Amino acid sequence: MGSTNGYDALLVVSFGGPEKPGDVMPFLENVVRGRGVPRERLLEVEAHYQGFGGVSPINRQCRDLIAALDVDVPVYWGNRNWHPFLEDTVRRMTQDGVRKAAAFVTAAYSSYSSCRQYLDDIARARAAVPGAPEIVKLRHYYDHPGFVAAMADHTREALARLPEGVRDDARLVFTAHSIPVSMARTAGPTGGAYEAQLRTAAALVTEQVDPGRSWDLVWQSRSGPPHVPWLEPDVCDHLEALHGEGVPAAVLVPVGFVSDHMEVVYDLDVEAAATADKLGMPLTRAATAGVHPRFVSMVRELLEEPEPAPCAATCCPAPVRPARQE
Ligand SMILES: CC1=C(CCC(=O)O)c2cc3nc(cc4[nH]c(cc5[nH]c(cc1n2)c(C)c5CCC(=O)O)c(CCC(=O)O)c4C)C(CCC(=O)O)=C3C
Ligand SMILES: [Fe+2]
Repeated sequence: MGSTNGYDALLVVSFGGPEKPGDVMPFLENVVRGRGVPRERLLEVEAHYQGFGGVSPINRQCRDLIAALDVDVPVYWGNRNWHPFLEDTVRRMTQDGVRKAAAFVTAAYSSYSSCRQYLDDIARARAAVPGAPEIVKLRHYYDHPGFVAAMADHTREALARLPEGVRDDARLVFTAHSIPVSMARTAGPTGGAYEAQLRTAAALVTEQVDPGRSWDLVWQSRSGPPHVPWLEPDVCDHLEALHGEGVPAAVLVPVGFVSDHMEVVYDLDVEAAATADKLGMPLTRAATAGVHPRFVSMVRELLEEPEPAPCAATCCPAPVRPARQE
């Protein structure tokens, strides 16, 4: 077995998604177990998945990324919510004699949902498998030049797809998954890291695309019960506001996601596109980082960095969920 920087394997850790109609409800039950997501919201999201034949784009994206990776160690893949489940993968790694793996998580930012929950998933999988390898989560990469270059290229392409007459005044609208305001407050070592990191990434991308161009950061894919505050404004409301201010066009840049997910292909490409259509506002969407060559080479670069310091135990704490039932 080869080795890079003391790692004898790379483990890609992702969210997971359904691959056929019958997978959708069991997948959704895994996602929301004990999390107080209302039934109506779940059925709505189920319809989004079924509208795409019960197939989420996320697994294909993981397979494509893994196929594109150029690393000197064997690559494994395990998910939080659907096959291949992390625990099954950790069992296979153990059988294969892996001693110390680096984990590349397909989420770039700090928050409970995008960082701590993956650390917990890894810890739970290791605890279930006697002799499991050490697993070191690679650092956050939202500001890595590889991620930024990929998003900048894709943003330029999306700008070029706008009609020429509105291109110069088009707004860059960066989007990320909304999270509860309480989760945003406690994200990272001192709080607020999710939003701060997203703003950093958006500024870095804009700097490469067209320094000085106006940009905004807004939110999408709100979940949870209606009385719990989540980050706002929602992308569709924001497009209406921009239109009202006379902004002639916009480019959506899903900087909060590293590949196409249902949130991107439905919430942006269907819902936000319909809003823009209704407004008569030209709108294009930048591709996600996906298998952009600079994003792919970033993974190798992360693997070759000195081993990152682990997150403090107090970083990105689990939300307190009063209505929790398990
Ligand atoms: C920050 C964040 C990311 C980005 C970081 C990362 O990538 O991990 C992310 C990614 C994703 N979220 C996904 C899917 C879902 N998220 C849900 C619900 C929730 N997301 C939350 C946050 C995030 N989610 C939160 C706070 C909830 C409320 C429930 C809870 O507190 O946990 C629900 C329940 C139904 C609903 O939407 O209400 C679904 C189905 C998929 C798969 C998509 C596909 O299949 O292509 C992906 C990649
Ligand atoms: Fe989510």
